[in-house]
Amino acid sequence: MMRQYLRLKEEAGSHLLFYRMGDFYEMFYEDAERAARLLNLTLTKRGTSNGAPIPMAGVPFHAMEGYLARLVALGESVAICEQIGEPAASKGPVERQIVRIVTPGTLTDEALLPAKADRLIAAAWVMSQNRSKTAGVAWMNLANGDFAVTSCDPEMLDTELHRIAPAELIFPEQQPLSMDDSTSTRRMPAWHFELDNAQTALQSHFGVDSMAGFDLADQPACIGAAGALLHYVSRTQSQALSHIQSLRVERAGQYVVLDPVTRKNLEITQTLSGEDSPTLFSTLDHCQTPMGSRLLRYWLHHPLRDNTPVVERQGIIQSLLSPAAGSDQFNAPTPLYALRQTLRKIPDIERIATRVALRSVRPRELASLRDAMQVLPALQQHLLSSFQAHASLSALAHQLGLEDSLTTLLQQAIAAEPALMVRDGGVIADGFDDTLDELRRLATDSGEFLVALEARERERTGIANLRVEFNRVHGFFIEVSKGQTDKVPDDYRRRQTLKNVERYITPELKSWEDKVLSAQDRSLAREKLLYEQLLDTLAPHVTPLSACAQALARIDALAALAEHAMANDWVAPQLSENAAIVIEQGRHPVVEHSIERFIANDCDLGPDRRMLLITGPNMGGKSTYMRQIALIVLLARVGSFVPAAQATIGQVDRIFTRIGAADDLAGGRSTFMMEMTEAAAILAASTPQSLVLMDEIGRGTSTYDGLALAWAIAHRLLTHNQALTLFATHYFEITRLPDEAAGAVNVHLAAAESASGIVFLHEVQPGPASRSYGIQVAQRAGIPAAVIRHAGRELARLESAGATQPQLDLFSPVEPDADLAEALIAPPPPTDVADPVLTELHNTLKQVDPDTLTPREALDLLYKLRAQLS
Ligand SMILES: Nc1ncnc2c1ncn2[C@@H]1O[C@H](COP(=O)(O)OP(=O)(O)OP(=O)(O)O)[C@@H](O)[C@H]1O
Repeated sequence: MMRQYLRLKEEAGSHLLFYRMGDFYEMFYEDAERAARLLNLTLTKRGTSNGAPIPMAGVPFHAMEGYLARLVALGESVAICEQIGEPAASKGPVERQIVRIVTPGTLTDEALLPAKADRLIAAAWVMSQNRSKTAGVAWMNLANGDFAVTSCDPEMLDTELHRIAPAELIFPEQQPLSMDDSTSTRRMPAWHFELDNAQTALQSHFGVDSMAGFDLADQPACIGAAGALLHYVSRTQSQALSHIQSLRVERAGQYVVLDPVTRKNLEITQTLSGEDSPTLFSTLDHCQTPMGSRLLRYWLHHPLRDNTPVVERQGIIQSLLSPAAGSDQFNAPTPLYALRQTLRKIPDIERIATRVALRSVRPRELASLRDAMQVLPALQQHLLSSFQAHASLSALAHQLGLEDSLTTLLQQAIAAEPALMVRDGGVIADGFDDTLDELRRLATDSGEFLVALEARERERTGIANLRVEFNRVHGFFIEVSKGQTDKVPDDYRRRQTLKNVERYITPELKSWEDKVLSAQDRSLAREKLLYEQLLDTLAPHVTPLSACAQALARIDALAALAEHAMANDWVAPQLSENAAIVIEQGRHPVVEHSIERFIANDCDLGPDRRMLLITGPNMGGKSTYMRQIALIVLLARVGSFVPAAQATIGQVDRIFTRIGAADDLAGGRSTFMMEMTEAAAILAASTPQSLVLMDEIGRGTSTYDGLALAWAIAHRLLTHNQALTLFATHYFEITRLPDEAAGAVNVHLAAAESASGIVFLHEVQPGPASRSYGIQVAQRAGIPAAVIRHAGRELARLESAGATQPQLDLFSPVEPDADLAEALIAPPPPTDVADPVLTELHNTLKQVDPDTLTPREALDLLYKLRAQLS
């Protein structure tokens, strides 16, 4: 057996091998040790190898899915090896085979997949050609059959991989590549990626002689990545990947580019602290089906550059919000409400279709598909008649039409409430197959026979309370109470002895039992066969089912956006071809829900107003304002309505953000280094069509260095890159930029001081802020009063020493002057030491640290000073 195990383990390579033995999947050697550690299993031993015991750990087969889910979540892959041969028929170990490999990126089981997110697998290959390098990326969503490729500059590979966000990434040995921990990586021999091999793999899968029809002629890097990916994924599945029917080519420039930092900063699907909510996605996800949620998540990460598809989505949302003329608008439910209620009844048809293709669909999934198909015609009718007509909405409605024969087949074939697994029986409906019906009757209709047998045996033996019974463990038996056993005839064979009764079997009962049990076995086998045949019949329906699922996902995602727009007073933005962002009364789509009174603000960026220099107190709302503009732009490019009274959003090629500061300790970069790396990327790549968010650049270093850098970066963005820029800063000096370069405008977040402290108005007003309020904000944050007083005195000293305006370092001339620097470190002005009384007072005071005095000590000191004067 161990020889067989080692052969299979070699085949499994670095994947953990689940080796089926009876009711367990066992692991041996390092696999056992690794799995025991990861899954907290007991490590036992079985036999020895070279005198040393062989470590073993196992999981029960019925609990396999739970363990698999845990391993996959930890980035592990598992090769599952089943017994293929009949144990009774085989000499030596039963024949076994690896039937599939479960890896983080190739999941299709319902239990292992997250409902509202896709699990993709990708392959990346950087190819050198004619002295230049191109990166090819291919990715596949095995759960819905999507297979796509794109190519990019190797410098953009990281950004592209973050956009695609695969759960698993394969790449050639020797190619350097780093991904964050959420992606499990696997290296493959480089020859898998080589053009000839890759092309052969693709051509044989798609059954074509050349790749000409795939628009990939000029993209060898894409072919390499796609071929290697297909090869890898095919190996993991026991079935042909028949649902992977095409290869989509994504061309650069289709989407608004969001680099990894920006995706993070905008909290699209994950908060900065790594939570799932509150994010843009969690706020908007009113989808009723998992398919809709997944599509919405995808859309939010893929804002579109071309206006046409964006306008189309907007149009459908508008139509969903506009009941058809003649429909009753005053009585609830609205057509949108009714639509969403119906969508709620639809299961995950997208994944069911895939599992039909992979022949792993469960009976209950087919039952839920059958039930959904009865709802679809009414849903289609509702879409066509209850909303204002829109060509694209009608097209989606028509995509929902499935053949009646499919509905009829499922209705006739699948039991009303089928068992979980085919092996349990009770899956195929009565009346679907005569043979099965007959076997079932034989297996279950033993009632009459048993009643007759009982009567006969009572008569024959004279035992009045003799009973014929059945239980799952012992099968059929005749039960006689202990006091009557002397009347039992010779042909009774004892089956079981209990405290008060004996149980027997007779030849007649035994042959009945054999017949019934064999009927049960045969009926189960028949069901299995019928189920397999049903899967064959369903195979041609996979493509229309997938198309129907795609339409449902779109309808659901757009209905969710419509619902959110209606409930929160969002409007359809105008889309223009120019680079411009004009927003009236804009709000932050997520923060507006967490604040009772969110203050709306305008934004006007365009060819003549390329940069807003945003000043204002800490906590004034600068970051919120900048993020809300970026999110409104993103929503507009996704096709959603936006949180504003009115908005015009033009062409945007990229959104960049340089917000906040976090050390990249793992990457070995300090806060300041991170800040500058991000700024360098922005200066290198932003264009007049880019939206750039810069929050407090330069604050990670000394005041003058920071100020100088911030000034130069802002100047460069304005005059060279000409990007549409939101530049928040605490360096008030930078508010002079509009005097030097056209296109920059000052705005500030207003605050007012009241008797009880600072009041944030959160209102964006023209012009620069007049002061910083840092100490007031610190006071509100709970800094001890003594420290605040101390800071106040320091501030007054600095101001009087260095400048006529407040916050001298910020309002000082651009050229940092020596006096100012001296003032920052100068000691207090000397006192008049000629007067001995004053000298004594001076000395006493010098020793005092007011911040450490209690009120009582301070009072005592005051008396002492008075006394010294008199
Ligand atoms: N428009 C608004 N209406 C109401 N409350 C707001 C608004 N904008 C921001 N806030 C509130 O003010 C808080 C601070 O906002 P934000 O972090 O944007 O300030 P900031 O000026 O960037 O501060 P800092 O300079 O310290 O980073 C937010 O947590 C939010 O609660």
